[in-house]
Amino acid sequence: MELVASNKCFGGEQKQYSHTSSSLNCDMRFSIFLPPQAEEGKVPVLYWLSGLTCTDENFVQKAGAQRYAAEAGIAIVCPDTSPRGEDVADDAEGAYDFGLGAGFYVNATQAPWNKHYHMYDYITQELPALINAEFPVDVERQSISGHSMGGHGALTIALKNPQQYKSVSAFAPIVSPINCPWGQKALGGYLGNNENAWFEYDTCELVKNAPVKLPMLVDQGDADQFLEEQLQTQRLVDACDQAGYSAEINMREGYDHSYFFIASYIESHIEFHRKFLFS
Ligand SMILES: N[C@@H](CCC(=O)N[C@@H](CS)C(=O)NCC(=O)O)C(=O)O
Repeated sequence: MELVASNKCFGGEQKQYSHTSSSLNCDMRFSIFLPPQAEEGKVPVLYWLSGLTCTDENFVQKAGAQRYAAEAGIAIVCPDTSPRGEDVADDAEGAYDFGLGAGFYVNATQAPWNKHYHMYDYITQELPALINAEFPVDVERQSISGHSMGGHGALTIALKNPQQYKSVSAFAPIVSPINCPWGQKALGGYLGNNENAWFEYDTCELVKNAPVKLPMLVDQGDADQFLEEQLQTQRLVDACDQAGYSAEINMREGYDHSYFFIASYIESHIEFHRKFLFS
């Protein structure tokens, strides 16, 4: 692991590292915010998964989360959104919604994607093992959040691994990739035509059979340009109603899909996770 950048921030440290990932078979970068409390002992940790086109840096630079994480005493880990490097396959037309910057947090089974695109294993196993070994974080106290494609990642990963997380939240998540163009392109490409495999990565399908109903918070802007075609939040409201899953799902008037929306509500998401990470 190599330190790329380090900046003091709200009494803590915002750091960026590179390392060689065995699950992704390439070099990766991630960012970590360590609150001031990490100097005294182990702190709980929030994983943040970003959306299409992002790297580990978008959230770090635009969400304004450090002030609240420093106050709460929570570390925040931001991974990249796909494997990276010259030999990593990308969308044939270089589209923003598939390939580089668009790993969708799945384990690809189809060539050529299955050589590097194992973001699910990276986020659920390899990265937490590295973080737990190298930083003063408490393995027993992890939560997960994300935006858009990363909201899909956070929700599916938490629903599939409820023992690993205390709580889950999302901003403007893709709630049912099997039912929207972004999701159908990604799942079809990474997993092939076997739609049973797609169900494993669909939040609305996973909610139906959730063995444990982890605390869940979702915020969605009603002026989000992707709401109707891609995000379809009402599907999650309906799936939760049918499953008796009491998630908090808020429609926020006038907010769009951008980091201005995330910055406006990040404090409430950190407060939500704080309750469960410190209970
Ligand atoms: N049409 C947009 C779609 C991508 C997009 O909106 N990405 C969101 C996540 S789904 C984002 O966070 N972008 C980076 C940023 O705003 O910093 C583009 O071409 O960049």
